[in-house]
Amino acid sequence: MNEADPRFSIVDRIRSFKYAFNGLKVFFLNEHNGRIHLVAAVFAIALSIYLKLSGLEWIAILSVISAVFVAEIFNTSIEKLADVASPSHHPKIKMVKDLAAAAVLVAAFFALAVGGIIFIPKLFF
Ligand SMILES: Nc1ncnc2c1ncn2[C@@H]1O[C@H](COP(=O)(O)OP(=O)(O)OP(=O)(O)O)[C@@H](O)[C@H]1O
Repeated sequence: MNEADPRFSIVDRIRSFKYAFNGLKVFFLNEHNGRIHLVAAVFAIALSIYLKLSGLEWIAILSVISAVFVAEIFNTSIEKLADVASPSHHPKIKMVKDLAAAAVLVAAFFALAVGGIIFIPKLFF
């Protein structure tokens, strides 16, 4: 698309969606971490349905699931970019990749915490 073109184009918008859905396809089909997160998300949603969560509990669970997916998709994207920018070992690339991985770790940690707070009392007490 021409960046200077101010006209709204429904065709361009649809094309953007197509690229974004292709990104999701790549993430879930090619990336092991994508599949692991998908399985975990399906499990958490199934458990939430089974335990009949309240509206606010659903919002908390869906928010942390989405945070993990977003972090992992950005992490994967940054890894691919870094591999092209610097195929050989580089200390800055190590820092960039480790930071991106840290984002996933933080999101996953808080997802586990929120899941624990919501599910453990309903399952065991
Ligand atoms: N080009 C590089 N230069 C410096 N360090 C690198 C480089 N590539 C990878 N590393 C180091 O190795 C770690 C793992 O990198 P890699 O790209 O294999 O990610 P990964 O987490 O193993 O990938 P995946 O998420 O696909 O399992 C990085 O976090 C970084 O510390």
